[in-house]
Amino acid sequence: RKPRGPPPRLPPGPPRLPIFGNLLQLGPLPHRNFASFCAEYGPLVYLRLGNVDAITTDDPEVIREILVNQDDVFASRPRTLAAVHLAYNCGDIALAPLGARWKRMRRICMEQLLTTRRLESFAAHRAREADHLVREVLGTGALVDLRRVLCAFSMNNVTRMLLGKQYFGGGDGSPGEAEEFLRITHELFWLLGVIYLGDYLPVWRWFDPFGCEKKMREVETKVDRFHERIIDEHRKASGADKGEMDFVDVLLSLPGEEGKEHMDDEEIKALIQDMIAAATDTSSVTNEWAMAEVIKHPHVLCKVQEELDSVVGRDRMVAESDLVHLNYLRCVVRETFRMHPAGPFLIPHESVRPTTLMGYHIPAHTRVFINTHGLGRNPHVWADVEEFRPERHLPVNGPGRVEISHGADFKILPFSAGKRRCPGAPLGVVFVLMGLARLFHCFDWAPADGTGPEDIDRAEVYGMTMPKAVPLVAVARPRLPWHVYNNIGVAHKEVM
Ligand code: HEM
Repeated sequence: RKPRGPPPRLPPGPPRLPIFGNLLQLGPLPHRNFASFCAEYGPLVYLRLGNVDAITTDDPEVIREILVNQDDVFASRPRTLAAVHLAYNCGDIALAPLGARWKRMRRICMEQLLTTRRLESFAAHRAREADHLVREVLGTGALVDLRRVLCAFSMNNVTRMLLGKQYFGGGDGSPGEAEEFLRITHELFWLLGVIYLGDYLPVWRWFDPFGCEKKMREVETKVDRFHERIIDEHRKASGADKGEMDFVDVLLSLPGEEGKEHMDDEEIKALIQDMIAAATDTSSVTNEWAMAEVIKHPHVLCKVQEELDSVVGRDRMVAESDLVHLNYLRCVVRETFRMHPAGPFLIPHESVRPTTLMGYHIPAHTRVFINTHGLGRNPHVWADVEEFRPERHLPVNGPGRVEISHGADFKILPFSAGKRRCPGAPLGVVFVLMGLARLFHCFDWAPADGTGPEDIDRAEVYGMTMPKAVPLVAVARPRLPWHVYNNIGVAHKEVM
Protein backbone atom coordinates (compact mmCIF):
# COMPACT_ATOMS: atom_id res chain seq x y z
CA ARG A 1 0.00 0.00 0.00
CA LYS A 2 1.24 3.48 -0.89
CA PRO A 3 1.63 5.81 2.11
CA ARG A 4 -1.16 8.35 2.27
CA GLY A 5 -0.45 12.08 2.13
CA PRO A 6 -0.29 15.00 -0.24
CA PRO A 7 1.67 14.42 -3.49
CA PRO A 8 5.27 15.61 -3.28
CA ARG A 9 5.62 19.32 -4.02
CA LEU A 10 7.19 20.03 -7.44
CA PRO A 11 8.94 23.37 -8.12
CA PRO A 12 6.64 26.11 -9.43
CA GLY A 13 6.22 26.50 -13.19
CA PRO A 14 3.92 27.74 -15.93
CA PRO A 15 0.52 26.08 -16.43
CA ARG A 16 0.63 23.15 -18.83
CA LEU A 17 -1.61 21.61 -21.46
CA PRO A 18 -2.60 17.93 -21.49
CA ILE A 19 -0.26 15.74 -23.61
CA PHE A 20 1.99 18.62 -24.77
CA GLY A 21 2.67 20.03 -21.32
CA ASN A 22 4.73 23.21 -21.86
CA LEU A 23 6.14 22.23 -25.25
CA LEU A 24 4.00 24.71 -27.17
CA GLN A 25 5.31 27.58 -25.01
CA LEU A 26 8.79 27.15 -26.47
CA GLY A 27 9.89 29.16 -29.52
CA PRO A 28 13.01 29.05 -31.69
CA LEU A 29 15.12 30.46 -28.79
CA PRO A 30 14.10 28.16 -25.89
CA HIS A 31 16.86 29.50 -23.58
CA ARG A 32 15.08 32.88 -23.67
CA ASN A 33 11.68 31.26 -22.91
CA PHE A 34 13.23 29.37 -20.01
CA ALA A 35 14.81 32.59 -18.64
CA SER A 36 11.43 34.34 -18.73
CA PHE A 37 9.87 31.40 -16.81
CA CYS A 38 12.56 31.84 -14.13
CA ALA A 39 11.90 35.59 -13.98
CA GLU A 40 8.21 34.84 -13.38
CA TYR A 41 8.24 31.71 -11.19
CA GLY A 42 11.55 31.83 -9.33
CA PRO A 43 15.09 30.42 -9.54
CA LEU A 44 13.99 26.79 -9.96
CA VAL A 45 11.19 26.07 -12.43
CA TYR A 46 9.42 22.80 -13.23
CA LEU A 47 8.26 22.09 -16.79
CA ARG A 48 6.50 19.17 -18.35
CA LEU A 49 7.76 18.66 -21.90
CA GLY A 50 5.43 16.10 -23.50
CA ASN A 51 5.96 13.04 -21.31
CA VAL A 52 9.26 14.23 -19.83
CA ASP A 53 9.79 15.96 -16.45
CA ALA A 54 12.19 18.88 -16.73
CA ILE A 55 13.62 21.62 -14.54
CA THR A 56 15.46 24.79 -15.44
CA THR A 57 17.45 27.35 -13.47
CA ASP A 58 19.57 30.46 -14.02
CA ASP A 59 20.56 30.88 -10.37
CA PRO A 60 24.13 30.31 -9.00
CA GLU A 61 22.97 28.69 -5.73
CA VAL A 62 20.66 26.20 -7.47
CA ILE A 63 23.37 25.44 -10.03
CA ARG A 64 25.92 24.77 -7.27
CA GLU A 65 23.44 22.42 -5.58
CA ILE A 66 22.92 20.49 -8.86
CA LEU A 67 26.49 20.35 -10.14
CA VAL A 68 28.40 20.05 -6.88
CA ASN A 69 26.36 19.07 -3.83
CA GLN A 70 24.10 16.61 -5.70
CA ASP A 71 26.48 15.73 -8.53
CA ASP A 72 25.86 11.99 -7.99
CA VAL A 73 22.14 12.46 -8.66
CA PHE A 74 22.26 14.88 -11.60
CA ALA A 75 25.35 13.86 -13.60
CA SER A 76 23.63 11.56 -16.07
CA ARG A 77 22.45 12.33 -19.62
CA PRO A 78 19.06 11.71 -21.25
CA ARG A 79 19.04 8.99 -23.89
CA THR A 80 17.89 11.20 -26.77
CA LEU A 81 17.45 9.95 -30.33
CA ALA A 82 20.33 12.18 -31.46
CA ALA A 83 22.58 10.49 -28.87
CA VAL A 84 21.47 7.05 -30.07
CA HIS A 85 21.95 7.77 -33.79
CA LEU A 86 24.82 10.22 -33.73
CA ALA A 87 26.92 9.15 -30.75
CA TYR A 88 27.20 5.42 -31.37
CA ASN A 89 24.23 4.49 -29.22
CA CYS A 90 25.36 6.82 -26.42
CA GLY A 91 28.75 5.09 -26.49
CA ASP A 92 30.79 8.31 -26.39
CA ILE A 93 31.62 10.56 -23.41
CA ALA A 94 29.52 13.70 -23.86
CA LEU A 95 26.12 12.10 -24.46
CA ALA A 96 26.56 8.86 -22.51
CA PRO A 97 24.48 8.25 -19.38
CA LEU A 98 26.37 7.92 -16.09
CA GLY A 99 27.84 4.42 -15.79
CA ALA A 100 30.86 2.17 -16.24
CA ARG A 101 31.11 2.82 -19.98
CA TRP A 102 31.13 6.64 -19.61
CA LYS A 103 33.66 6.35 -16.79
CA ARG A 104 36.03 4.25 -18.91
CA MET A 105 35.77 6.50 -21.99
CA ARG A 106 36.29 9.64 -19.89
CA ARG A 107 39.30 8.04 -18.18
CA ILE A 108 40.86 7.24 -21.58
CA CYS A 109 40.29 10.85 -22.64
CA MET A 110 41.88 12.27 -19.46
CA GLU A 111 44.74 9.80 -19.02
CA GLN A 112 45.72 9.13 -22.63
CA LEU A 113 44.64 12.06 -24.80
CA LEU A 114 44.28 15.32 -22.90
CA THR A 115 47.33 14.94 -20.64
CA THR A 116 49.58 17.98 -20.10
CA ARG A 117 52.51 16.15 -21.72
CA ARG A 118 50.59 15.22 -24.84
CA LEU A 119 49.06 18.67 -25.23
CA GLU A 120 52.54 20.21 -24.90
CA SER A 121 53.78 17.93 -27.66
CA PHE A 122 51.31 19.64 -30.04
CA ALA A 123 52.41 23.18 -29.09
CA ALA A 124 54.47 23.59 -32.28
CA HIS A 125 51.43 22.60 -34.40
CA ARG A 126 49.30 25.15 -32.58
CA ALA A 127 51.91 27.86 -33.22
CA ARG A 128 51.90 26.96 -36.93
CA GLU A 129 48.09 27.22 -37.00
CA ALA A 130 48.25 30.64 -35.31
CA ASP A 131 50.68 31.79 -38.05
CA HIS A 132 48.36 30.31 -40.64
CA LEU A 133 45.43 32.29 -39.19
CA VAL A 134 47.36 35.56 -39.64
CA ARG A 135 48.35 34.60 -43.19
CA GLU A 136 44.71 33.74 -44.01
CA VAL A 137 43.52 37.18 -42.90
CA LEU A 138 46.31 38.87 -44.86
CA GLY A 139 45.50 36.80 -47.93
CA THR A 140 41.75 37.44 -47.80
CA GLY A 141 41.91 41.16 -48.66
CA ALA A 142 40.62 43.93 -46.45
CA LEU A 143 37.13 42.52 -45.83
CA VAL A 144 37.43 39.38 -43.71
CA ASP A 145 34.79 36.68 -43.29
CA LEU A 146 35.63 36.01 -39.64
CA ARG A 147 33.37 33.00 -39.30
CA ARG A 148 35.23 31.22 -42.08
CA VAL A 149 38.75 31.96 -40.84
CA LEU A 150 37.93 31.21 -37.19
CA CYS A 151 36.19 27.98 -38.10
CA ALA A 152 39.24 26.89 -40.16
CA PHE A 153 41.55 27.84 -37.25
CA SER A 154 39.65 25.66 -34.76
CA MET A 155 39.15 22.77 -37.19
CA ASN A 156 42.82 22.68 -38.17
CA ASN A 157 43.98 22.82 -34.56
CA VAL A 158 41.71 19.92 -33.65
CA THR A 159 42.28 17.75 -36.71
CA ARG A 160 46.08 18.17 -36.53
CA MET A 161 46.03 16.83 -32.99
CA LEU A 162 43.36 14.22 -33.53
CA LEU A 163 43.91 12.93 -37.04
CA GLY A 164 47.36 14.27 -37.92
CA LYS A 165 45.87 16.36 -40.76
CA GLN A 166 45.42 20.01 -41.61
CA TYR A 167 42.21 20.15 -43.61
CA PHE A 168 42.00 23.85 -44.47
CA GLY A 169 44.59 25.94 -46.26
CA GLY A 170 46.62 23.65 -48.48
CA GLY A 171 47.45 21.08 -45.79
CA ASP A 172 47.32 17.29 -46.13
CA GLY A 173 43.59 16.87 -46.78
CA SER A 174 42.38 17.35 -50.39
CA PRO A 175 39.92 20.28 -50.96
CA GLY A 176 37.11 17.77 -51.60
CA GLU A 177 37.88 16.00 -48.32
CA ALA A 178 37.87 19.31 -46.41
CA GLU A 179 34.50 20.26 -47.88
CA GLU A 180 33.06 16.85 -47.04
CA PHE A 181 34.45 17.05 -43.51
CA LEU A 182 32.92 20.50 -43.00
CA ARG A 183 29.54 19.48 -44.42
CA ILE A 184 29.33 16.39 -42.24
CA THR A 185 30.37 18.18 -39.06
CA HIS A 186 27.88 20.99 -39.68
CA GLU A 187 25.05 18.51 -40.22
CA LEU A 188 26.13 16.71 -37.08
CA PHE A 189 26.19 19.91 -34.95
CA TRP A 190 22.82 20.96 -36.26
CA LEU A 191 21.16 17.63 -35.48
CA LEU A 192 22.76 17.39 -32.04
CA GLY A 193 21.34 20.81 -31.19
CA VAL A 194 17.79 20.27 -32.41
CA ILE A 195 15.02 19.85 -29.79
CA TYR A 196 13.42 16.87 -31.53
CA LEU A 197 9.78 16.44 -30.60
CA GLY A 198 10.09 12.65 -30.94
CA ASP A 199 12.14 12.72 -27.70
CA TYR A 200 9.16 14.18 -25.83
CA LEU A 201 6.12 12.80 -27.68
CA PRO A 202 6.84 9.21 -28.79
CA VAL A 203 3.86 9.31 -31.19
CA TRP A 204 5.69 12.04 -33.16
CA ARG A 205 8.20 9.43 -34.26
CA TRP A 206 5.52 7.59 -36.24
CA PHE A 207 5.03 10.58 -38.51
CA ASP A 208 8.38 12.39 -38.22
CA PRO A 209 6.84 15.11 -40.42
CA PHE A 210 10.10 17.00 -41.02
CA GLY A 211 12.16 13.85 -41.61
CA CYS A 212 14.44 14.63 -38.66
CA GLU A 213 15.07 11.04 -37.62
CA LYS A 214 15.60 10.00 -41.23
CA LYS A 215 18.20 12.77 -41.52
CA MET A 216 19.86 11.50 -38.30
CA ARG A 217 20.17 8.02 -39.81
CA GLU A 218 21.62 9.42 -43.06
CA VAL A 219 24.19 11.51 -41.19
CA GLU A 220 24.98 8.53 -38.95
CA THR A 221 25.94 6.49 -42.03
CA LYS A 222 28.01 9.31 -43.58
CA VAL A 223 29.85 10.05 -40.33
CA ASP A 224 30.55 6.39 -39.75
CA ARG A 225 32.04 5.99 -43.25
CA PHE A 226 34.20 9.04 -42.66
CA HIS A 227 35.54 7.65 -39.37
CA GLU A 228 36.04 4.23 -40.96
CA ARG A 229 38.30 5.80 -43.58
CA ILE A 230 40.30 7.70 -40.96
CA ILE A 231 40.91 4.50 -38.98
CA ASP A 232 41.90 2.58 -42.13
CA GLU A 233 44.38 5.29 -43.15
CA HIS A 234 45.93 5.23 -39.69
CA ARG A 235 46.22 1.44 -39.66
CA LYS A 236 48.02 1.53 -43.03
CA ALA A 237 50.54 4.23 -42.03
CA SER A 238 52.80 2.83 -39.35
CA GLY A 239 53.67 5.01 -36.33
CA ALA A 240 57.34 5.01 -37.36
CA ASP A 241 56.56 6.55 -40.78
CA LYS A 242 54.66 9.40 -39.21
CA GLY A 243 57.20 10.34 -36.55
CA GLU A 244 54.65 11.42 -33.94
CA MET A 245 51.43 9.92 -32.67
CA ASP A 246 48.13 11.71 -33.14
CA PHE A 247 45.09 10.82 -31.00
CA VAL A 248 43.86 8.15 -33.41
CA ASP A 249 47.29 6.43 -33.29
CA VAL A 250 47.11 6.53 -29.50
CA LEU A 251 43.62 5.02 -29.44
CA LEU A 252 44.66 2.27 -31.88
CA SER A 253 47.52 1.35 -29.56
CA LEU A 254 45.39 0.95 -26.41
CA PRO A 255 44.10 -2.41 -25.11
CA GLY A 256 40.36 -3.06 -25.16
CA GLU A 257 38.01 -4.19 -22.43
CA GLU A 258 38.04 -7.66 -20.85
CA GLY A 259 41.52 -8.59 -22.06
CA LYS A 260 40.95 -7.68 -25.74
CA GLU A 261 44.14 -6.71 -27.56
CA HIS A 262 42.65 -3.46 -28.95
CA MET A 263 39.77 -1.09 -28.37
CA ASP A 264 36.73 -1.72 -30.58
CA ASP A 265 36.55 0.44 -33.70
CA GLU A 266 33.19 1.71 -32.54
CA GLU A 267 34.68 3.03 -29.30
CA ILE A 268 37.45 4.78 -31.23
CA LYS A 269 34.94 6.33 -33.63
CA ALA A 270 32.77 7.57 -30.75
CA LEU A 271 35.78 9.25 -29.14
CA ILE A 272 36.97 10.86 -32.39
CA GLN A 273 33.51 12.21 -32.97
CA ASP A 274 33.22 13.64 -29.46
CA MET A 275 36.51 15.46 -29.73
CA ILE A 276 35.63 17.00 -33.09
CA ALA A 277 32.14 18.02 -31.96
CA ALA A 278 33.19 19.26 -28.51
CA ALA A 279 36.34 21.12 -29.46
CA THR A 280 35.76 22.91 -32.77
CA ASP A 281 32.45 24.77 -32.71
CA THR A 282 32.73 25.76 -29.04
CA SER A 283 35.97 27.66 -29.58
CA SER A 284 35.16 29.16 -33.00
CA VAL A 285 31.71 30.38 -31.90
CA THR A 286 33.25 31.98 -28.79
CA ASN A 287 35.92 33.68 -30.89
CA GLU A 288 33.40 35.08 -33.34
CA TRP A 289 31.30 36.57 -30.51
CA ALA A 290 34.40 38.04 -28.84
CA MET A 291 35.50 39.66 -32.13
CA ALA A 292 31.97 41.02 -32.67
CA GLU A 293 31.80 42.55 -29.19
CA VAL A 294 35.28 44.08 -29.36
CA ILE A 295 34.71 45.59 -32.82
CA LYS A 296 31.38 46.90 -31.53
CA HIS A 297 33.27 48.61 -28.67
CA PRO A 298 36.34 50.39 -30.16
CA HIS A 299 37.57 51.56 -26.72
CA VAL A 300 37.85 47.88 -25.69
CA LEU A 301 39.91 47.16 -28.83
CA CYS A 302 42.28 50.03 -27.89
CA LYS A 303 42.76 48.62 -24.38
CA VAL A 304 43.36 45.07 -25.67
CA GLN A 305 45.97 46.37 -28.12
CA GLU A 306 47.66 48.55 -25.46
CA GLU A 307 48.03 45.47 -23.28
CA LEU A 308 49.37 43.36 -26.16
CA ASP A 309 51.90 46.05 -27.09
CA SER A 310 53.12 46.31 -23.52
CA VAL A 311 53.32 42.53 -22.83
CA VAL A 312 54.43 41.25 -26.27
CA GLY A 313 55.78 44.38 -27.97
CA ARG A 314 55.49 45.07 -31.71
CA ASP A 315 58.51 43.16 -32.86
CA ARG A 316 57.28 39.57 -32.71
CA MET A 317 54.13 37.44 -32.81
CA VAL A 318 52.20 36.48 -29.64
CA ALA A 319 53.34 33.12 -28.21
CA GLU A 320 51.42 30.73 -25.92
CA SER A 321 53.67 31.70 -23.00
CA ASP A 322 52.29 35.29 -23.25
CA LEU A 323 48.69 34.26 -22.70
CA VAL A 324 48.84 34.11 -18.88
CA HIS A 325 50.03 37.75 -18.80
CA LEU A 326 47.16 39.14 -20.88
CA ASN A 327 44.76 39.90 -18.04
CA TYR A 328 42.56 42.37 -19.92
CA LEU A 329 42.15 39.98 -22.86
CA ARG A 330 41.23 37.27 -20.35
CA CYS A 331 38.53 39.63 -19.00
CA VAL A 332 37.26 40.06 -22.59
CA VAL A 333 36.93 36.27 -22.89
CA ARG A 334 35.16 36.00 -19.52
CA GLU A 335 32.76 38.75 -20.50
CA THR A 336 32.13 36.98 -23.82
CA PHE A 337 31.33 33.76 -21.94
CA ARG A 338 28.95 35.71 -19.66
CA MET A 339 26.96 37.15 -22.55
CA HIS A 340 27.40 34.41 -25.15
CA PRO A 341 28.17 31.06 -23.48
CA ALA A 342 29.11 28.44 -26.07
CA GLY A 343 26.38 26.00 -24.93
CA PRO A 344 23.14 27.75 -23.79
CA PHE A 345 22.16 24.76 -21.59
CA LEU A 346 25.59 23.11 -21.10
CA ILE A 347 24.76 19.62 -22.39
CA PRO A 348 21.44 18.75 -20.69
CA HIS A 349 21.88 16.59 -17.58
CA GLU A 350 19.40 14.04 -16.17
CA SER A 351 18.67 12.88 -12.62
CA VAL A 352 19.24 9.18 -11.90
CA ARG A 353 16.89 8.95 -8.89
CA PRO A 354 14.25 11.01 -7.06
CA THR A 355 15.66 13.74 -4.85
CA THR A 356 14.84 16.96 -3.01
CA LEU A 357 16.21 20.20 -4.44
CA MET A 358 15.75 23.55 -2.68
CA GLY A 359 12.90 21.94 -0.71
CA TYR A 360 11.09 20.63 -3.83
CA HIS A 361 10.62 17.08 -5.04
CA ILE A 362 12.45 16.19 -8.28
CA PRO A 363 11.42 12.87 -9.84
CA ALA A 364 13.91 10.35 -11.28
CA HIS A 365 14.83 10.92 -14.97
CA THR A 366 14.12 14.64 -14.81
CA ARG A 367 15.88 16.55 -17.59
CA VAL A 368 17.96 19.44 -16.29
CA PHE A 369 18.40 22.60 -18.36
CA ILE A 370 21.04 24.75 -16.68
CA ASN A 371 20.51 28.02 -18.48
CA THR A 372 23.99 29.54 -18.73
CA HIS A 373 22.70 32.17 -21.17
CA GLY A 374 20.10 33.20 -18.58
CA LEU A 375 22.69 33.09 -15.76
CA GLY A 376 24.92 35.62 -17.56
CA ARG A 377 21.96 37.97 -18.06
CA ASN A 378 20.29 37.43 -14.70
CA PRO A 379 19.79 40.93 -13.21
CA HIS A 380 19.90 39.47 -9.66
CA VAL A 381 23.43 38.25 -10.40
CA TRP A 382 24.94 40.90 -12.74
CA ALA A 383 24.51 44.67 -13.06
CA ASP A 384 23.87 46.24 -16.51
CA VAL A 385 23.44 42.82 -18.10
CA GLU A 386 23.28 44.07 -21.71
CA GLU A 387 26.52 46.06 -21.40
CA PHE A 388 29.74 44.44 -22.65
CA ARG A 389 32.14 45.55 -19.90
CA PRO A 390 35.28 43.37 -19.52
CA GLU A 391 36.52 45.53 -16.60
CA ARG A 392 33.89 43.99 -14.34
CA HIS A 393 36.07 40.84 -14.20
CA LEU A 394 39.31 42.55 -13.11
CA PRO A 395 40.37 41.23 -9.69
CA VAL A 396 39.38 43.63 -6.92
CA ASN A 397 42.38 42.83 -4.72
CA GLY A 398 45.32 43.76 -6.91
CA PRO A 399 46.90 42.22 -9.98
CA GLY A 400 46.01 38.48 -9.64
CA ARG A 401 45.55 36.34 -12.78
CA VAL A 402 42.03 36.42 -14.21
CA GLU A 403 40.63 32.88 -14.27
CA ILE A 404 38.47 32.05 -17.26
CA SER A 405 36.62 29.00 -15.96
CA HIS A 406 33.97 29.36 -13.23
CA GLY A 407 34.84 30.84 -9.84
CA ALA A 408 33.65 29.86 -6.39
CA ASP A 409 30.55 32.06 -6.89
CA PHE A 410 29.21 30.14 -9.94
CA LYS A 411 28.28 33.40 -11.68
CA ILE A 412 29.62 32.22 -15.03
CA LEU A 413 29.99 28.62 -16.05
CA PRO A 414 31.68 28.28 -19.46
CA PHE A 415 33.06 24.78 -18.84
CA SER A 416 30.54 23.58 -16.24
CA ALA A 417 31.56 21.92 -12.94
CA GLY A 418 31.38 18.52 -11.22
CA LYS A 419 31.66 15.11 -12.86
CA ARG A 420 30.61 16.34 -16.31
CA ARG A 421 32.82 19.45 -16.43
CA CYS A 422 34.60 19.93 -19.74
CA PRO A 423 37.79 17.83 -19.82
CA GLY A 424 39.18 20.02 -22.64
CA ALA A 425 38.87 23.36 -20.80
CA PRO A 426 42.62 24.21 -20.64
CA LEU A 427 42.98 23.47 -24.36
CA GLY A 428 39.77 25.35 -25.21
CA VAL A 429 41.09 28.41 -23.33
CA VAL A 430 44.32 28.29 -25.36
CA PHE A 431 42.43 28.04 -28.70
CA VAL A 432 40.29 31.04 -27.77
CA LEU A 433 43.00 33.27 -26.27
CA MET A 434 45.55 32.50 -28.97
CA GLY A 435 43.16 33.16 -31.87
CA LEU A 436 42.03 36.48 -30.37
CA ALA A 437 45.50 37.59 -29.28
CA ARG A 438 46.91 37.08 -32.78
CA LEU A 439 44.00 38.83 -34.50
CA PHE A 440 44.04 41.88 -32.19
CA HIS A 441 47.84 42.14 -32.12
CA CYS A 442 48.35 41.84 -35.88
CA PHE A 443 45.40 43.92 -37.13
CA ASP A 444 43.28 46.98 -36.51
CA TRP A 445 39.60 46.10 -36.91
CA ALA A 446 36.58 48.11 -38.03
CA PRO A 447 33.01 47.22 -39.06
CA ALA A 448 32.43 46.51 -42.76
CA ASP A 449 32.37 49.64 -44.97
CA GLY A 450 29.21 51.66 -44.75
CA THR A 451 28.33 50.33 -41.27
CA GLY A 452 29.19 51.52 -37.77
CA PRO A 453 29.93 49.65 -34.53
CA GLU A 454 26.29 50.04 -33.46
CA ASP A 455 25.20 48.03 -36.55
CA ILE A 456 26.88 44.85 -35.26
CA ASP A 457 23.91 42.97 -33.86
CA ARG A 458 23.67 40.33 -31.15
CA ALA A 459 20.98 38.06 -32.57
CA GLU A 460 21.81 34.40 -31.92
CA VAL A 461 20.70 31.02 -33.31
CA TYR A 462 19.79 28.26 -30.83
CA GLY A 463 21.65 24.94 -31.07
CA MET A 464 24.15 22.79 -29.21
CA THR A 465 26.30 25.90 -29.56
CA MET A 466 24.80 29.34 -30.12
CA PRO A 467 26.42 31.22 -33.02
CA LYS A 468 25.67 34.75 -34.21
CA ALA A 469 22.69 34.70 -36.54
CA VAL A 470 24.49 36.92 -39.08
CA PRO A 471 28.10 35.85 -39.70
CA LEU A 472 30.62 38.56 -38.79
CA VAL A 473 32.57 40.30 -41.55
CA ALA A 474 34.95 43.13 -40.71
CA VAL A 475 37.74 45.23 -42.17
CA ALA A 476 41.29 44.33 -41.10
CA ARG A 477 44.38 46.56 -41.41
CA PRO A 478 47.87 45.24 -40.52
CA ARG A 479 49.40 47.20 -37.61
CA LEU A 480 52.82 45.59 -36.99
CA PRO A 481 56.11 46.31 -38.82
CA TRP A 482 56.32 44.26 -42.08
CA HIS A 483 59.26 42.13 -40.99
CA VAL A 484 57.05 40.53 -38.30
CA TYR A 485 54.69 39.23 -41.00
CA ASN A 486 57.63 38.28 -43.20
CA ASN A 487 58.97 36.13 -40.33
CA ILE A 488 55.92 33.86 -40.57
CA GLY A 489 56.41 33.35 -44.28
CA VAL A 490 54.36 36.22 -45.73
CA ALA A 491 55.89 37.62 -48.88
CA HIS A 492 55.41 41.39 -49.39
CA LYS A 493 53.17 40.86 -52.39
CA GLU A 494 50.70 38.80 -50.31
CA VAL A 495 50.11 41.63 -47.92
CA MET A 496 46.77 43.36 -48.42
C1 HEM B 1 36.05 27.14 -25.71
C2 HEM B 1 36.07 25.84 -25.78
C3 HEM B 1 35.15 24.92 -25.04
C4 HEM B 1 34.01 25.18 -24.32
C5 HEM B 1 33.34 26.53 -24.08
C6 HEM B 1 33.52 23.91 -23.81
C7 HEM B 1 32.39 23.77 -23.00
C8 HEM B 1 31.88 22.55 -22.60
C9 HEM B 1 30.65 22.40 -21.87
C10 HEM B 1 29.74 23.54 -21.42
C11 HEM B 1 30.45 21.07 -21.67
C12 HEM B 1 29.23 20.42 -20.99
C13 HEM B 1 29.44 20.19 -19.52
C14 HEM B 1 28.19 19.69 -18.82
O1 HEM B 1 27.30 19.14 -19.47
O2 HEM B 1 28.07 19.86 -17.59
C15 HEM B 1 31.56 20.37 -22.27
C16 HEM B 1 31.71 19.00 -22.29
C17 HEM B 1 32.75 18.35 -22.92
N1 HEM B 1 33.82 18.93 -23.56
FE1 HEM B 1 34.17 20.92 -23.77
N2 HEM B 1 34.37 22.92 -24.21
C18 HEM B 1 35.38 23.48 -24.96
C19 HEM B 1 36.45 22.82 -25.53
C20 HEM B 1 36.67 21.47 -25.48
C21 HEM B 1 37.83 20.79 -26.01
C22 HEM B 1 39.01 21.49 -26.68
C23 HEM B 1 37.64 19.44 -25.81
C24 HEM B 1 38.53 18.27 -26.15
C25 HEM B 1 39.54 18.27 -26.95
C26 HEM B 1 36.37 19.28 -25.12
C27 HEM B 1 35.82 18.07 -24.74
C28 HEM B 1 34.62 17.92 -24.05
C29 HEM B 1 34.04 16.63 -23.71
C30 HEM B 1 34.61 15.25 -24.08
C31 HEM B 1 32.86 16.90 -22.99
C32 HEM B 1 31.89 15.89 -22.38
C33 HEM B 1 32.19 15.66 -20.91
C34 HEM B 1 31.26 14.63 -20.23
O3 HEM B 1 30.09 14.56 -20.58
O4 HEM B 1 31.74 13.90 -19.34
N3 HEM B 1 35.82 20.53 -24.93
N4 HEM B 1 32.42 21.30 -22.81
